[in-house]
Amino acid sequence: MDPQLESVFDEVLRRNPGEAEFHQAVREVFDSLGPVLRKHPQYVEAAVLERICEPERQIIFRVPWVDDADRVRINRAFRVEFNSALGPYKGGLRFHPSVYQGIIKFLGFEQVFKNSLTGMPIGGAKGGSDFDPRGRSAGEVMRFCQSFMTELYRHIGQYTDVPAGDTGVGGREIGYLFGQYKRITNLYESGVLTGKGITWGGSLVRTEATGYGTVYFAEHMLGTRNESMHGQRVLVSGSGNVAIHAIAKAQELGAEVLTFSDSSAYVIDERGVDLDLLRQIKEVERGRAADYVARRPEARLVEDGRVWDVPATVALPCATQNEITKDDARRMVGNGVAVVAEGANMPTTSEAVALFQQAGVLFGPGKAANAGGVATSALEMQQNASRDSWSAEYTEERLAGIMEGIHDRCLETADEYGEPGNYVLGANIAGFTKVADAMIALGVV
Ligand SMILES: NC(=O)C1=CN([C@@H]2O[C@H](COP(=O)(O)OP(=O)(O)OC[C@H]3O[C@@H](n4cnc5c(N)ncnc54)[C@H](O)[C@@H]3O)[C@@H](O)[C@H]2O)C=CC1
Ligand SMILES: O=C(O)CCC(=O)C(=O)O
Repeated sequence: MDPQLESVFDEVLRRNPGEAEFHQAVREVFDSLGPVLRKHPQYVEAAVLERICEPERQIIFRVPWVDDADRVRINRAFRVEFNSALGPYKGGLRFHPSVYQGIIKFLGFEQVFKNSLTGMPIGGAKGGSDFDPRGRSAGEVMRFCQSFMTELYRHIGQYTDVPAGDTGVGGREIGYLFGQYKRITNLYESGVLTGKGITWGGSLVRTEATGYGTVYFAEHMLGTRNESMHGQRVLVSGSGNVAIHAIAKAQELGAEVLTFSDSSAYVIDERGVDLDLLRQIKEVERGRAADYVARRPEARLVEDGRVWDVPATVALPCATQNEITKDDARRMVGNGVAVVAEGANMPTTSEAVALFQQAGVLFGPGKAANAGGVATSALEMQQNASRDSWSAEYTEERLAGIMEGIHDRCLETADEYGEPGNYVLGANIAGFTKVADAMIALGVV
């Protein structure tokens, strides 16, 4: 790392102890920025690096709620409003027991650059809670969401901060959150949350957008080698919102999707994942991977292995952070993986990214490859602002155009900085410079 960046990074470590994921996300961006600082000394003079690593505002609050057995429960919740140079804070909410400040800060930091890459006027934020929705009744989830919003409402707004979903927060939870916001404020402020239902201010294609966008991005990556998704053997991890829609789009483009996973196991289905069955189990029954195999005996459940062991040509990690380790990456390269596009946020460890790049694997980082979700959230905000509702065809066309733009911007920037084909460098520099220029223009604020 460049010495100037190193000293700012040391300060990040000192000020944010114990937040390993946040450190990792900052290091990955800083590793790309050396040549930018040499070309643009104004970023150093204006202390942009120091400022960009320090969230503008961090909110931590208690969420008390009552479970079905009448027991009082307490969770901790966060909203990290990281950077608003380009627009109102924007980013999802994650409900998962692993959530703590370091996870939300890593996600918020990534979101700043991702949102910048989309070309839309949105700043970066993230929030969530250590609430575990697994095994909770719909009533419990609703009471939790209502209590969560009873504090969050005072910090958000269509011109301030616009949350959305992420792991553990889908359409059902956004509904409960929006209902409580509306009740407390007496405002039908559609633009305060995205990922809403279609009949109450949501956008067509938002649910599908992250997974679809990731596959569009992979298709463009393959295009640089005169290939396409058609006929590729594809590994997908996860079986949530992003994974399901990545599988759908990959299959639509003629790929063979061989796997999916959840935190209990992975499934290999050599005949191609049966998407209708998967959706029934995950979206309707909220079941586990084993339930799929029970109804599709030709598929195999693997409880003690890695989804990345399966020979394939394209990998779409869509579950969670750091799910591809260096050992996984080595096996994937050996097994023929030539393209990796991250549907999840930071699913690949830094060592694994380096290994892929050294091996000539095309590697699309999440802040570029999965930006279709938040980009379509920004399209939802546009529709809300104009009280309009667009067709699925038009919205998907916009999404496809945005993904192509992000892909091309990454490659052009990588070329400009002398590292052709390096999507990581291209995404980091293109995302950073736009935010940095806006921060300088806005003065020391
Ligand atoms: N929902 C969205 O629009 C966006 C989501 N993302 C990222 O995509 C990833 C997945 O998010 P969603 O699909 O929305 O969440 P989700 O809650 O719908 O699904 C998460 C999936 O990951 C699986 N999972 C979690 N931990 C796992 C583990 N240790 N091993 C295997 N599987 C595991 C869960 O079983 C579930 O299938 C996250 O990293 C999220 O930050 C990124 C951009 C936008
Ligand atoms: O749609 C949004 O605002 C948030 C999406 C998100 O959380 C992400 O891109 O990781």
